[in-house]
Amino acid sequence: MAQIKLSNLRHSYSSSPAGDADYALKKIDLTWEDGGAYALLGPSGCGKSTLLNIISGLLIPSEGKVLFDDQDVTALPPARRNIAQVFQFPVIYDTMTVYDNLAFPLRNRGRDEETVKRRVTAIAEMLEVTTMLTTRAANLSPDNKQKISMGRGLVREDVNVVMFDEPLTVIDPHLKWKLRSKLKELHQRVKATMIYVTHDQTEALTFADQVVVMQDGEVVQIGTPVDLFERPAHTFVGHFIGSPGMNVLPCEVRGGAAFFGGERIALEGPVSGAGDGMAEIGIRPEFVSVSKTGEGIAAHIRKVADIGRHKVVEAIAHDSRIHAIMDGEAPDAGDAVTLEFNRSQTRLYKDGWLASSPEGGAR
Ligand SMILES: Nc1ncnc2c1ncn2[C@@H]1O[C@H](COP(=O)(O)OP(=O)(O)OP(=O)(O)O)[C@@H](O)[C@H]1O
Repeated sequence: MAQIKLSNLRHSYSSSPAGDADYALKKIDLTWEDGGAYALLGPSGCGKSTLLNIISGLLIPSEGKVLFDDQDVTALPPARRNIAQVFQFPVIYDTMTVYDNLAFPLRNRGRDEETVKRRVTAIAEMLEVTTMLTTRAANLSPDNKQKISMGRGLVREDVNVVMFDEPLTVIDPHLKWKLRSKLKELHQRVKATMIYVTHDQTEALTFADQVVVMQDGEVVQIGTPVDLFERPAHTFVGHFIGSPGMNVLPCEVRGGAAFFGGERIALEGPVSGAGDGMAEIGIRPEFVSVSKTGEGIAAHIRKVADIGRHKVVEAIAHDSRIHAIMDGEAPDAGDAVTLEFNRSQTRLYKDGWLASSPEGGAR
């Protein structure tokens, strides 16, 4: 396994890029530590596949370098990078048994049959497919086929990185959670550097210790699932992660204080990155309290959705929509209410970027 470093990377599919808009990857500096479980998360078109193809060697970046353990591999073809990839659709040989499918990447590299047996047995046990080893792959269900495909990616001990590209796309929704948690468990046992590419926040947050969030060819935040939830560095991350995402409300900053519809809103701490002028307040629905009698911002309820464990309330205040998540009894549509924001979770954003610090010290 290896540390993978992307240094000053840019990529344009155009032969004569004029400006930033012509770059699928704008400027990426990123280190994937040896043995880490990473997710690369972002909406369609943000550049995830481009980045993956640069790591695997299918694409040579327009600018910058790819380093595996400090060795420059930017110009090396895929076959010389020693990478395992698991794709959206299972890549297995239908006519072979499960055992032979799992053995294939090892035999292909001339491993002796004793090693093949040891690795195949271990991986089959981890994936809970031992009873299927003599079954022909053609007879497997789609999720078992994808499991074997994953096993083929994990069976070699000498790869630099295992990359998963939306591996659960073809899996039935009710089986997805099983494979998701299986993958996490596999990482803990195999300890390989793994990069999991997805546009699905649940998959990313379940699998990864560190999530790299991309938007429009740039990395907007790298952090643990908790970091991304608690302290989004950009309003995009706040929106993209969470259900519903973070509320982003227009505000005016005057003398270090934030005003929403003319009302002063207490922020987590000092404003660190914005002068006077228009900015945005970010507050997650989990930290908005709704009350019929309390203090706070006057609002009215537009909708209440019961989503099982809790209710999602949609309120309108100063012409802005604000979501709140509530347990227990919720008001009804049309009710007049007041909203309070948990101060320590109320952040300021300027031009999309976090511009407030917690009380008692910047983070
Ligand atoms: N071969 C190509 N030629 C020209 N432009 C491309 C090519 N491949 C991708 N792009 C463009 O580069 C940008 C990034 O695309 P990319 O496929 O890397 O995003 P993605 O995040 O992987 O999206 P998806 O999840 O839909 O695969 C997009 O604007 C896309 O249109």
